[in-house]
Amino acid sequence: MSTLNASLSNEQAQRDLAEASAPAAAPEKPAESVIEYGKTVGTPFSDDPKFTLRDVEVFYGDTQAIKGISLDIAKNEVIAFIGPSGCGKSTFLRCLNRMNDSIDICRVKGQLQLDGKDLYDPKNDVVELRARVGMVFQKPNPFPKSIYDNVAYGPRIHGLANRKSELDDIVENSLRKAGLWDEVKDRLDAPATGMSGGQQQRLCIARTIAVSPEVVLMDEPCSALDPIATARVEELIAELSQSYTIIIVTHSMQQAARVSHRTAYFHLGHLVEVNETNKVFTAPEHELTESYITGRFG
Ligand SMILES: Nc1ncnc2c1ncn2[C@@H]1O[C@H](COP(=O)(O)OP(=O)(O)OP(=O)(O)O)[C@@H](O)[C@H]1O
Repeated sequence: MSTLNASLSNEQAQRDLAEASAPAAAPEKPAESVIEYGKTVGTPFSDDPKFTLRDVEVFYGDTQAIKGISLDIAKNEVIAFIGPSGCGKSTFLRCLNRMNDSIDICRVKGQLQLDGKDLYDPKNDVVELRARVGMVFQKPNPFPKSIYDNVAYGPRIHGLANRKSELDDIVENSLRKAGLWDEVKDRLDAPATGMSGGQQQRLCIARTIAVSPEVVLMDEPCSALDPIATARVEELIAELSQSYTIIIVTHSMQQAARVSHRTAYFHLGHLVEVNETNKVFTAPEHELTESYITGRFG
């Protein structure tokens, strides 16, 4: 396993270096001239959607960050959101568990459904929604508590365990699923902040899955991790995809190619293309996708 990790990391380090040093020439035409508002090429829809998203627009004050996006996200798929900085990936991701609600100037319009029900129904309990649609952030953010209490926190507030033994089982299972149990089983009472960055991120994943979510949103979950910890989290995404719908924002095209079934390419707030990941990286349909993946901008 460690040899595999090391070679994955090496390969990734070399690719990231090549990506970083690729020439960044401007695209030939202004991007807006080749984007049609509300139109996405490829396969944005699904017969078995978990999320049904139609004509979604997001505004920060008067500035429109998301421009008429329609997309289905299928049950148990891993979909990657890619695109240049500031194109709206995180904004769109945060619509899916209403994290944008906490930003005063942010307004979300359009139809957003989870299992056919309106996500933005004012009657919805947002705390309950965020247990169903969990989130892992860019920077590992464990609570200043013990390893055990970090994982037990969600199940406690959602009343998922009646007895200490039930809570112990949830904590152990979540840490096992996050691939962390063997590393921490003898120090569950130690502070989480004493773990390595990669362990902290896997702890945050364990904390998210401890409340049995249906969907896990990941916003650049590996950007603060070294290549070995990144490879470990990517292996974990592959394992978790058996049970959860996973939506991952990433700046690494190699990561999108390694972990996702479909890839969605965003540009200036538009969703330009969605296709099978392999197609996006070998035969993209839209000229902007092609420019981005060949390093002409981004
Ligand atoms: N809290 C906010 N208030 C005002 N504008 C915001 C806020 N968050 C994001 N924006 C703006 O919305 C647009 C989309 O930003 P967003 O962070 O969603 O893009 P992104 O594709 O995730 O970028 P990056 O890859 O750099 O993280 C940008 O123009 C950004 O400046």
